[in-house]
Parts: sequence; structure tokens; C-alpha cells
Amino acid sequence: MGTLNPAQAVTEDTADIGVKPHYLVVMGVSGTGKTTVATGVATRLGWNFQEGDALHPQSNVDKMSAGKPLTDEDRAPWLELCRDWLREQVKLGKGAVLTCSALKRIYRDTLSKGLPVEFVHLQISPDVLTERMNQRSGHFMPPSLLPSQLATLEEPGDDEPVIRVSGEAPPPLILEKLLSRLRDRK
Ligand SMILES: Nc1ncnc2c1ncn2[C@@H]1O[C@H](COP(=O)(O)OP(=O)(O)OP(=O)(O)O)[C@@H](O)[C@H]1O
Ligand SMILES: O=C(O)[C@H](O)[C@@H](O)[C@H](O)[C@H](O)CO
Repeated sequence: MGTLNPAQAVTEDTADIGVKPHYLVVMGVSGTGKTTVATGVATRLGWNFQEGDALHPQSNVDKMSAGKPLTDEDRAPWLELCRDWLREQVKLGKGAVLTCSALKRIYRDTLSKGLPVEFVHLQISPDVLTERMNQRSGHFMPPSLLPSQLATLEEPGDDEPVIRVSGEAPPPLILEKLLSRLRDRK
């Protein structure tokens, strides 16, 4: 849940010129800046936005809040809801962005099967992540779950529909970089 607003720092003249609708899943482990970047993209381009964390069953939120990592079984119903949302957005046809950790390849395959979904992987070092998680307050995810998040992450392969962006720059710069990558992607 980012407090920074990258969209504010983007000037009018860099606008959304040349960005056609995409269906993005901003992925990565907890604290990478998914919400910050995804809300920036959605605000800038007028696309629909869904916070993936809001689709978790309460049992998953309770489990993570108690410092216990989710299993494949825990994540399955959540991924289905994420996929339902993406499917609906593709039907609407105006572009959309979802935050979802999508840590394993099989999760990404579930989300994108038969849909024109692309993943935005925010890459960030464990040290920066730890610092961010420790500084963040008011979020259910405890920093103690970071090692299991990192151990579970399967980096997207070159055969996957992925846009890799460094998540370490200030949010406005990440947003500019991503918009430029989207403009280049037809
Ligand atoms: N590029 C950035 N530089 C510095 N701080 C950032 C950056 N992006 C996000 N942050 C801060 O790091 C914290 C995590 O960001 P955010 O909530 O967007 O991550 P997230 O990946 O959505 O996390 P989660 O999956 O746990 O909800 C927040 O306090 C946010 O303000
Ligand atoms: O797959 C998972 O383990 C979960 O989705 C987590 O990644 C959290 O939902 C999220 O990142 C909140 O911090």
C-alpha cells in the first residue's frame, strides 16, 4: 500500500501517447512496490486497477498476519479471483493493471492462460526490500515473511510475457521507464 504517488511527478507532455491497452500484472515479492507502481500506471493511463491483496480470502490474510507463509492450496482460490478480474478486463478492452505477487511460474501460467496478460517484474535487492518492509507500517504482511517470499519466487523466464524493470529507483522514474517500455511494445 504505497504512500508515494508516482503519477504526480509525471508531466502532462510525457502523457500516455502511444500506449495501447495492456493487461498488466505487477508482480514480485512483498514490498517491491507493486501497489505504488500499479496505481501510478492506472492513474496515468486511466486504466482500471485492482489491488490483488484485496482479493485474498480472510483466512489467507489471517495466516500471513500470523507470520505463516501461504501454500499452493491457500493461493489457488485467490489466483482464480485474480484471473476472473483479468478476464473481465480483457472483455472491457481499455487496459488494466493488477497487483499480484505471482511468485511461481505455475501461478503466472494460471493467470495468463488464454489471456493477453503481461507481467511487470519489479526487481529489487533483498537489502532494499528488508529496509522498506521494516519502515512500512499499517500493512498485514510482517517483514519476517520476506525470506519465504524470496525463496518461493521463481524469476520469470525469457519465454514468459515479462517486462523487467528495476524497482529501486524513485517511483516517478520507475513509472517513466515502464511507460516507455509499454510504448515500445506493440
Ligand atoms: N521505488 C520506491 N522507492 C522507495 N520506496 C518505495 C518505492 N516503491 C514503494 N516504496 C515504499 O515501499 C513500501 C512497499 O511498497 P508497496 O506497498 O507499493 O509494495 P507492494 O509490493 O505492493 O507490497 P505488498 O505486496 O506487501 O502489498 C511502501 O512503504 C512504499 O511507500
Ligand atoms: O503469494 C503470497 O505469498 C502473497 O500474495 C503475498 O505476496 C502478499 O499477498 C503480498 O505480497 C502482501 O504483502
